[in-house]
Amino acid sequence: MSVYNIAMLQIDIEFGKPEENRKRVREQFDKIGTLTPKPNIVLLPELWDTGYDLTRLEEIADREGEQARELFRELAQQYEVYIIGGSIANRKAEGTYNTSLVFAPNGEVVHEYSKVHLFRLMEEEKYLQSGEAIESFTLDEMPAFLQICYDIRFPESIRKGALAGAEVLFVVAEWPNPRLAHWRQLLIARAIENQMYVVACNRVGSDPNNTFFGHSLIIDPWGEIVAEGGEGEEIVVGTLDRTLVEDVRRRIPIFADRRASLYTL
Ligand SMILES: O=C(O)CCC(=O)C(=O)O
Repeated sequence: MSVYNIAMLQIDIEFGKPEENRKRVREQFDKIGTLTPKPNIVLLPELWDTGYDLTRLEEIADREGEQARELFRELAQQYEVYIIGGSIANRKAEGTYNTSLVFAPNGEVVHEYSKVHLFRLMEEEKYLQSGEAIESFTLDEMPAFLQICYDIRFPESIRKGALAGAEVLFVVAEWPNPRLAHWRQLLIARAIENQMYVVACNRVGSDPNNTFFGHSLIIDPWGEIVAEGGEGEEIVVGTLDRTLVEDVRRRIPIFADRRASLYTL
């Protein structure tokens, strides 16, 4: 398949109320069922189950992600979509991870990634364990890569995905004010420098410490904006066409022209 229809759930999140947030996600999927064209891929934002209620994680985090696994297994099958399941507070014996799970339409998990760069401005390093691996994956037949929020400030990480052949970077985020310019410019740069689609879902609303501006984005491999959300709750939709990745990589062959031996750190 070369063309994929994407829908991003740019939602608000109830602070520290996973049950309510799961209910909200179910309601949003009712709307997914009414969209034309029918989406192939649905994205959610970062920590959509607990928000940044990090001091209560022992009480509210999802043990081994079981609740999220059950919810997305069912929704992926019901709506026959791939789900990039934002990220959840994933409680394990050694601590809690900020983990993203990707589901195929048959309900199986095809990728799992725990955020490796913990964001000090939101005290993640005090309450979360960092992941230790960054791998690319295949969605349907499309080579893909996934990062969580702060990760997009580390171009080396995303280059690893591009060198493994990724044609799309999925980003799930709770990126707050006042750094809208950073969000947009970093995402556009990642798309241009890696000649890949960037599909990035951010939340809206506020929590006790931050306000969030939405502006979920689909950016093509030439750096053009395909779709951009506003600052309120909405489903942001757009199309990804893999043939454009091939075209752009042929027009400016940066992967052939790289001189990695001169600057690989
Ligand atoms: O890097 C930033 O400015 C925002 C990062 C962030 O909010 C996060 O990683 O949760």
